[in-house]
This record gives sequence, structure tokens and C-alpha cells, in this order.
Amino acid sequence: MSEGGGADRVGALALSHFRSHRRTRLTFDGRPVAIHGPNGAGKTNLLEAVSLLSPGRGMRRAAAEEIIRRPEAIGWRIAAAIRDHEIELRAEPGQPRTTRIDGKAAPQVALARLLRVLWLVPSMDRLWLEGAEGRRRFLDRVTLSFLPDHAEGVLAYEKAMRDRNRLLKDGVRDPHWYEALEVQMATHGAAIDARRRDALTRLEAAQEEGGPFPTAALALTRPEEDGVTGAALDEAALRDALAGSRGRDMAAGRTLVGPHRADLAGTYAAKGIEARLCSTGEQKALLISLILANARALRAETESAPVLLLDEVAAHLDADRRAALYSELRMLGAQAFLTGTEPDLFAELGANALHLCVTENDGESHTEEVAP
Ligand SMILES: Nc1ncnc2c1ncn2[C@@H]1O[C@H](COP(=O)(O)OP(=O)(O)OP(=O)(O)O)[C@@H](O)[C@H]1O
Repeated sequence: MSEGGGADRVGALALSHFRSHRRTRLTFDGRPVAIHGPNGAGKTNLLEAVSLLSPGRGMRRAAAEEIIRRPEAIGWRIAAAIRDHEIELRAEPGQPRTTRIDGKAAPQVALARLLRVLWLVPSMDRLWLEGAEGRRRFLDRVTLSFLPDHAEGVLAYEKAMRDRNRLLKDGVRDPHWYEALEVQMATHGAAIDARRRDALTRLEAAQEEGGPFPTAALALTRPEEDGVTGAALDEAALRDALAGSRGRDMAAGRTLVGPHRADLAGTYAAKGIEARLCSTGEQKALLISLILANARALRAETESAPVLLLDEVAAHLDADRRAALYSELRMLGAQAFLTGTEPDLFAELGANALHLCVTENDGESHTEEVAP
């Protein structure tokens, strides 16, 4: 992978009592990792463990409790080597997940500065069809990859909003209780909006016209009734809109104005057709195009490609597009983790990838390196 240059990469991964993996230890060398094995063997579980090495609840948005391996139901642990850092995530039953970096307790958001991880998973096939929440989450992951401060900003905004929502539910009318919270929401909210726009601009610019995957035109939208005029969420305008919306918000029992109501509109650029109206295959191709553009932009800016988790992506591509995807991964030098049931899907990666086979026996996953 000499074309690749630098890349974010996981050097080693050790899982204990994590879903179907009772004890799995793997070492990687930066090449893409092609994982095959039968349905239910535990392939996606490996990708999920890698996704948890970035802030948030990972690619399945699972609670710590769900991940605990049955039947033994004792605490789970993920240990990973990232550059010269040791990351350890763990959770005991009934306890929240904890993060340690180089042996010291660390906030989860600190992971954003060690590793950028992007993913494409089958549930995202419905991204353009379902509610705005999934699209916002997608956009926030893109944004976080470019601007690691985004994680803290979103947490601070959400905390102020939870406090404000509590006042609304309790029927508090005294403006003094709202003012400080609304100032915080406006400051963080305007910054969230600005970072999302910044990320979208970078993403759009990094898409390649005429490539094997279609380009998407993207726009950040907000509900019309949010009371803020103009495309961007200006801090002062957001503060005024929050103050003006208290009565309406109290009736609704929640805050109706702010970046948590934003949506991402996508259009298949060459056809001028909204993404939600495109075929399933076209929608998937648009997402692949966006993930690759994201990786390309990061590599251009930081000389390091992010880790890519491509769950069941290869099987859905025709041979030409699959070859184009593999060639792009090679150019990026990205550590991509790919899954599929059949080893043939990854044959053309040959020695350019590490090939793993996952099997399941008595509810326990076993992973071994195999020849390409
Ligand atoms: N908490 C848990 N404890 C034990 N096993 C679990 C737990 N959560 C999930 N599993 C098991 O993990 C397996 C699913 O693993 P995974 O999703 O990684 O499969 P996969 O190899 O990607 O399969 P597919 O090809 O069907 O997508 C299932 O057999 C499921 O029963």
C-alpha cells in the first residue's frame, strides 16, 4: 500500500466477553481487513468494537448492557493500540461504559482526537427514507471527523437543552430560569450549525464528478416554523427565537427551535432527484460516494485517512464498482474493515488486505487469519 501514506489505524484489538467474542485477539498492519464467515458468526461484532473506539454509542447505538456477552454476563472489555496509545473501554453489568487512555480515566470525547472512524452499515440503507434523526447523526459523524471539538459542543448543547426541557415540563414561567440556559444553547447551537455547514462544504468539494459512484448535492435544512430567518443559525437570532418560543415549547413539552431540529437534504446531483426517491442501489451508491469523499477530504487535509467500517458493502456492488472501491481504498491507504459472507468477494484484494475468517461454535466466535 505504498500509495497510501499515513492513515488512522488500529494496531491491535483485544475483546473480552464482548457480544459473541469471549476472547479475541487480533493484530493489524494497516492494510484493509477483509472479514468473511457465515451469517451470525460475529463479523459485524468486530466492526462494532472498532466503532466504539470513537465517541458515542458505536455503529449499532447499543447500550453497554446489550454488549455484555451472554450467557456469562460478566463485564466486557475492548483494548486497542492506536499509534502509541493504549485505549481500554469496559463496562461491568449495571454500570456505564468507562474509557481509559494510557491507563488513565478519560472522557469518551477524547477518543475523537486519537482516531477518526467512519462507517457504512446495512441499517443506513434507509437513511434517506426514515426520520431526520439518522441523517443528523450521519452529518454529525462527518462533522466530528473534520472537527473533533464537535463532540464536546454537541454534549454541552444537549445538556443545556435537557435542563431547559425540564423547566418546560415543570411549567416554570419565570424568564430568569430560562435566560442563562438559552444563552448557552444559542452559543453552542450556532457553533454546531457552523461546524456542520463547514463539514458539508468540505464533503461536497471532495466528491468526484464522473467517478464510479454518483455525487450527491447536500443541504442543511431546518423546519420552517423555527422562527429563525436566514440559512445559518445566527447566535443572537437563535437566542431570540428560543425566548420567543417558550410558550409554544411549553405546550409541546420540548424545545422546538435549534440545531437538533435540522435535517440533511440529499439529491442525486446528475439526475436532480431527491435521494429518498432514488433506487435502493442508487441510495447505497450515494452513501459510498459520501464516505469516500469524507475519507479523501480528511486525507487531503491531515495526510491521514480515517478508519472505514464497510459492513456488507462489497456484496451489494457489481464487479466494476467493487473494483473501483478497492482501488480507492488502496489510493487512500485507509484501514478499511470489510465484511461479507463469501471469501470470493475479497479475492481481488489479494495480499493488499489482511483476510480473516470468523466462525461460530457453541455461541462463541473464533477469528483466524487466512490466506487470500
Ligand atoms: N450480547 C451478546 N452475547 C452473546 N452473543 C451475542 C450478543 N449479541 C449478539 N450476539 C450474537 O452475535 C451474533 C451476531 O454477530 P454479527 O452481527 O457480528 O454477525 P455477522 O457475522 O455480521 O452476521 P451476518 O452475516 O448475518 O450479518 C449472533 O449470533 C448473536 O446471537
